[in-house]
Amino acid sequence: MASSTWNDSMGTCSSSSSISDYIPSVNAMLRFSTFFMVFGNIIPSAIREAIGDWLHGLFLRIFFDSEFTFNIEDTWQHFHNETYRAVGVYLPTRIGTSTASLVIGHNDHNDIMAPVQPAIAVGSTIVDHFQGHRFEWVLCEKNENPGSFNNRKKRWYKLKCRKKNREFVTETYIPHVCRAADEIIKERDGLSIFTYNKDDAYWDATVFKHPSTFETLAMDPAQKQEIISDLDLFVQRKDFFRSVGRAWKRGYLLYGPPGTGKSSLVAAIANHLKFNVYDLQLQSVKSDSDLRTVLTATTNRSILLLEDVDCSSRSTETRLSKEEEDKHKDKHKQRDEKKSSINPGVTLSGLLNFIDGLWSTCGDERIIILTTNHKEKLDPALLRPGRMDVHIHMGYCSFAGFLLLADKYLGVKEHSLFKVIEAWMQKVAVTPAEVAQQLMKTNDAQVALDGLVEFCKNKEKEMAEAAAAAAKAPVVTAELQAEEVSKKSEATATEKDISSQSESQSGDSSSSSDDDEED
Ligand SMILES: Nc1ncnc2c1ncn2[C@@H]1O[C@H](COP(=O)(O)OP(=O)(O)OP(=O)(O)O)[C@@H](O)[C@H]1O
Repeated sequence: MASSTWNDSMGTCSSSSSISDYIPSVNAMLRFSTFFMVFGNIIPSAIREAIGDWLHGLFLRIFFDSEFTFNIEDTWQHFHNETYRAVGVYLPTRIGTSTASLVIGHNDHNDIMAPVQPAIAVGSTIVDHFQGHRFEWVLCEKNENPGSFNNRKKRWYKLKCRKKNREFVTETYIPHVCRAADEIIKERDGLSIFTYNKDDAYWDATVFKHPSTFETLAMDPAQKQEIISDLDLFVQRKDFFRSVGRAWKRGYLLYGPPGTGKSSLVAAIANHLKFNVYDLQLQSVKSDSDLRTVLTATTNRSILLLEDVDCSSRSTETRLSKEEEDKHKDKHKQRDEKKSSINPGVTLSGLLNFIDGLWSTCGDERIIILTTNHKEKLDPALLRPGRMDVHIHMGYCSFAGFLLLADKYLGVKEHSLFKVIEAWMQKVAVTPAEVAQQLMKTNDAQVALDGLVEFCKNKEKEMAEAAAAAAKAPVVTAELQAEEVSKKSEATATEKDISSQSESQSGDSSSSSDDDEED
């Protein structure tokens, strides 16, 4: 006797049934197959395919215990699962008649009319045929800790195949899925910028469409060319990095006053290399171990950007005043141990360990960029050779920079006021952002350039007033003098720590774009 019970009209049943139990169903199937063969030619192919899939599943369920299920979860050993990501990229290209629902949308915040993209809906089935085999995928979801505060939803793809195809899946089909996903990602013309969402512990992506390129960037032409060559060399040297046993990564430190184009340079680098950008606010990371998880979840061919690193560093605060030193007395031990805090949760050593340790061993073609307005406030540990390979100083606007901006903003290559402006550029410190702001006020070149001259005059006045105010500085008390002396001795100790700033990609010592420090 059969111990199974029929559950529904599809004929699903528990496994311990004898074949005689299914004879009526088999007869029905044969009758249906005959009907199918006779009317096959007049049934649209989409319906035929759907019926074929259904019959195939039914047949397997009835006669063989032959199904095998692979689960591809969104995390793998506490990190984001790259196979899961590959499946998510690949499957939307395999949507067929067996798929009953789809998710669509886009995250191009610059263009509401951008074409929608398909994604897999939770619970919907996608059937893929590859080299004569049939694979059935379903995206599943469940609450990891129902009822708790942290109710992160766990997702995974369920892949069903014939049991005998298990090896084929791991050795041929999944590599095919990953290869196809890789191709799709490379061919996508758009870049993404990711920001870390600490509530969901996930990188949120949005379309990256920053107009800044090396052509629009006002900076010293030689310095610009040096950076472009460095980047181009970096991406070509996969084999070189492997042969010398170094991680295929490059670190850049951009420093200079606000408005000199540090963020614009990051965008220009991303556009030049076609690398995605991971923009990390260190404040949003809770601890060193969190930092490791967050950073290892970034993908290859990407830029990790940490902006204004000096503002995140508590070691900066501790140098500010004696009072603040006292306030942080209890943290001295930590400082001595080179654990100066980047934020309440992340320590400097946590960041450095990642840059030198884990960072070196995970991922390929990675660029890490730190930006700061105050290089002198950075912990010397961040500046040591081998940490940031290239230090790039972003300075005030040069006349060459102005010429580029005038051309881009006003379309003028020559003008009677250029000589006057050249003189002003040498006299006053104006940032490219300030020049750009003046030039974009109007389309009329004469009015815009007049405005810039006026701006420079005012700036000179401001500078003179500031100098006069500084000259009237209050009398320095003995206490303040002592504090100044102690600060200076600390600064001297710091300078000793900084030897050569740059390191060529070959490992030889060579000059970087560094070191005419002014800010
Ligand atoms: N070197 C430059 N070339 C062209 N445009 C520039 C340059 N520097 C600044 N700008 C203009 O000024 C704006 C602000 O510059 P940006 O944000 O890149 O400066 P920043 O150095 O990163 O400033 P902050 O330190 O305040 O973040 C840019 O959007 C751009 O329009």
